Amino acid sequence: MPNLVIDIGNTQTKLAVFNDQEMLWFNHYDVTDAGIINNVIAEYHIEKVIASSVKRDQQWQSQLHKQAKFYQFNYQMAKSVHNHYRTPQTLGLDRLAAVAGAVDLYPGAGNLVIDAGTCITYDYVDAGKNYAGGSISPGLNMRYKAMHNYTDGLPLVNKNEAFDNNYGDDTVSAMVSGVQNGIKYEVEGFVKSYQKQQPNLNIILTGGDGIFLDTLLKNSIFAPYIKIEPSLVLRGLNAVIKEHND
Ligand SMILES: Nc1ncnc2c1ncn2[C@@H]1O[C@H](COP(=O)(O)OP(=O)(O)O)[C@@H](O)[C@H]1O
Ligand SMILES: CC(C)(COP(=O)(O)O)[C@@H](O)C(=O)NCCC(=O)O
Repeated sequence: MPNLVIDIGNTQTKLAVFNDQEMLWFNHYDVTDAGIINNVIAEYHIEKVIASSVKRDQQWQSQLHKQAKFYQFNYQMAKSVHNHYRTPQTLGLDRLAAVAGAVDLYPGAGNLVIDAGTCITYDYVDAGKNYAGGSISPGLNMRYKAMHNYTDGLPLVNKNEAFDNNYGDDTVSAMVSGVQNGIKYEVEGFVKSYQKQQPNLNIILTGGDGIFLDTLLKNSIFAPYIKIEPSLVLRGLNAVIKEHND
């Protein structure tokens, strides 16, 4: 029977129905709506639901109908990952799920997961499934919002076309240059540093801005190593729930 997988990020809630490895249905929402979840559970005759959240508000759970077995993802459930994070209980569950997804899709490889969502996170898991941590930096929109919110003179920019010039020649293009080139150089720097440890590194891009990040990196020397997995967190949660039968 199919399972429902829920990934609640800081910007969007993503839902997917999986039958084994196959994704039967996907959608994303600005809010977490128990009514929508109840409908999906009924329509797809869902057996198990797994939910990962980076938010504290879990109110929506009280309105769930109990037709399916419900699992709240926590750091002890990702048994395929040897988690060496010093504070595993504070590790973002989306980061852990993405690492579980990388291990499931590319076992035996060194994987660098770059999740471009509200924040950009960098998480490396080695070929022996050891995960020791990574980095968190501001996401694409957050960079524009921060410059607007913390200055008097900078407008709110929302530019999602790739900017090919190095330098801007007016306020908006200078901001776009700073944000887009800043992210590009940041990614290239992290990749270079991880490639020293693992020359055949898989670079996996995911998150709402993952495809945009891929366009920013199209001319980079790392392009041949890049894999795009828009649903890596959901796939990781699906791998976890498949193992749970208690
Ligand atoms: N339809 C969309 N709605 C909202 N954000 C979107 C959409 N498509 C792309 N994005 C981009 O994706 C980012 C959110 O990515 P996502 O991985 O869902 O974030 P999170 O996991 O932090 O909620 C937004 O900051 C935005 O830049
Ligand atoms: C770093 C994050 C804010 C990223 O969240 P996202 O951008 O995917 O919404 C989230 O994984 C989180 O709240 N982490 C907790 C701190 C940690 O990972 O150590």
